Amino acid sequence: MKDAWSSDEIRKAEEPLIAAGVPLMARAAYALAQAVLREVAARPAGSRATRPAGRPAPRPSGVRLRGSLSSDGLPGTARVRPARSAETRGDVRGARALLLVGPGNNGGDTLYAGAHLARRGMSVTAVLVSARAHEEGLAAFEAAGGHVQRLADVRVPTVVQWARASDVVLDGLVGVGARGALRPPAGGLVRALVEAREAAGRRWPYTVAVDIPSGIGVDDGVVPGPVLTADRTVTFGALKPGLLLPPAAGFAGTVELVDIGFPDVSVTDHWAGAAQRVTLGRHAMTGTDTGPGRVRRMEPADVAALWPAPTARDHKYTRGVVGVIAGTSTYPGAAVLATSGAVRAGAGMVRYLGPEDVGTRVLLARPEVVVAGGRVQAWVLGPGVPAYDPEEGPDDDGQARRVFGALAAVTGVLSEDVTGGRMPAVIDAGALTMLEHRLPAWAVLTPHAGELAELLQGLGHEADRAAVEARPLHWARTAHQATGATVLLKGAVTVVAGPGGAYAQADAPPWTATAGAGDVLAGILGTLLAGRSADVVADETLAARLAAAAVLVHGRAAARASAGGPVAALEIARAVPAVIAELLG
Ligand SMILES: NC(=O)C1=CN([C@@H]2O[C@H](COP(=O)(O)OP(=O)(O)OC[C@H]3O[C@@H](n4cnc5c(N)ncnc54)[C@H](O)[C@@H]3O)[C@@H](O)[C@H]2O)[C@@H](O)CC1
Ligand SMILES: Nc1ncnc2c1ncn2[C@@H]1O[C@H](COP(=O)(O)OP(=O)(O)O)[C@@H](O)[C@H]1O
Ligand SMILES: [K+]
Repeated sequence: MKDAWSSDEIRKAEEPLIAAGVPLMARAAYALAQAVLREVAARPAGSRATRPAGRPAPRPSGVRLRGSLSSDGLPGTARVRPARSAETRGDVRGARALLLVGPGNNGGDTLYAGAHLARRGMSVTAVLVSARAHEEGLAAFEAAGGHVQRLADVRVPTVVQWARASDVVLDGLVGVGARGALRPPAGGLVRALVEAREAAGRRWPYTVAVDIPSGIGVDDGVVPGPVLTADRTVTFGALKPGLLLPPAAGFAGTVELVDIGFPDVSVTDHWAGAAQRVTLGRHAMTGTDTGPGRVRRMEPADVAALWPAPTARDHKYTRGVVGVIAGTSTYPGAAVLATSGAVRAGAGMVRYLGPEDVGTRVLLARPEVVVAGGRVQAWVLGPGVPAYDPEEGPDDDGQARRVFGALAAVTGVLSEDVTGGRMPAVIDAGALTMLEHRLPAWAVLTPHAGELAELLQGLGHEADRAAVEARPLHWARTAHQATGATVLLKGAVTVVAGPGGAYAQADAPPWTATAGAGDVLAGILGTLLAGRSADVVADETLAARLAAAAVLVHGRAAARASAGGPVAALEIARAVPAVIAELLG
């Protein structure tokens, strides 16, 4: 599990360590410098923006150079914690780094890191955007031979030019102390750099964000103004929610977590996308003790621990029966896709309820499906069912009536009549327009941004699709609080909000954005809810975890089916068994 801490939690974790004299900033700066050195050393010398050996570095005009190369000014670097903290080897002499330095400790990290780079022979220029800068950091930087410029003394286009001529740019404008969009002059500088980066394409220098890409919402992942996209973010102590959440996560590049000694974080490792694992300490597998602002990301091992794998004592009914009410004669495909997702995810049995002709098509695709009513342990409601308009009434082969009946069972209103007990449900597409009662957490709403906007508008909120996409976590949480249900908001990064906290899953390739992919997800989640039906009703936090698990499996199945190319929704369902086998193996 990747576990992102809110900025308040970060501060609380730092306080006792700072009081005890633990050199947090020195550790952070050392690890940051190592990340930069690794990257620069790995580049062929010919590709660097270096001058020919032996020639002095051309310096921006007005640069002051003070101190001697031998001075240190960094206490405690020998005790740096990251496991891979051995000095990075390789010749980096003459390579150029440009530091964008803000007024706070984020700028301090950057200046100390710049001192390391300068001592290794790099030509390092720091642009101070504010009249204030971290004093000791600045002194150490200058003592190591770094060049200092104040933004007030130069023109923004000049700084952009320096950036273009650099091998590495370090974004140390703001960290967890950031509030809102970057203000001038930092905002103007970053806007100009963003434009230059877009124009430069691949010729832009390697960009490293210090702790976070400056300008993102640390705790909520919003992007309220200009942000320089990083190739790598080196983050300290713990992940921050903005590094996992959309849309900010898209600016972070590869995220590297550095252990600077927070007591809760027992082991850290470097990770890149979904390729490598991070193990965080006692919060790793607990599931329910998320702090108020925590955001987490499931990993394969977490999903394996949740998956209702059958034992020798099981039979089809103990494994969970999924009831699917999906599709109409006009939109039969969703019924095939949702039932296929459920079957492929390993349901004990899948029942289909709907018009006869659609049932026939379902059977042609999946002869395992039972096209008849009966007991179920979880519902999948709404894929391919049109939105319900109370003024016009249903026009849908009776599917709306069936959905209303099943929803009553989910909320417990008609439980004995309809199915014999409260039960979890996936509520998707058309069923999202049929909600009349407050829902339990074991009801999982699965809207995309447009559908969530409509739901929110129905609840009296002014939110259109663009607003939801700009603040996915906020609106998913709002919908959870307003309806009581667990909310799974689909997208490139899918956000889940429920009583146990929030999850942000980024498992699927962009090819997954194809019609019907969401229907398959609904089926997979239905199987998970059915397999753990009693647990989900007993533990109000479980539905969110199962929802995140379904998203991971769906995303990995999409990646497997895609293999880098286009993917059809039914192929995602087809790839699910192999993904589950791999997770459980
Ligand atoms: N406290 C510590 O001992 C440690 C702090 N660390 C670093 O320190 C950072 C936090 O430092 P600070 O609390 O000093 O805060 P930051 O350096 O993140 O930012 C605060 C400064 O930025 C300005 N600012 C805030 N929002 C702004 C905006 N939208 N536009 C322009 N300027 C804005 C504030 O006025 C303030 O001067 C972390 O992100 C991390 O990089 C690390 O060195 C680890 C140890
Ligand atoms: N850019 C993207 N990258 C990865 N996955 C995406 C992207 N956009 C959408 N998805 C995923 O594709 C699926 C689309 O579902 P949905 O919008 O409900 O389509 P449908 O209703 O046609 O099935 C969801 O699982 C969503 O998370
Ligand atoms: K930063």
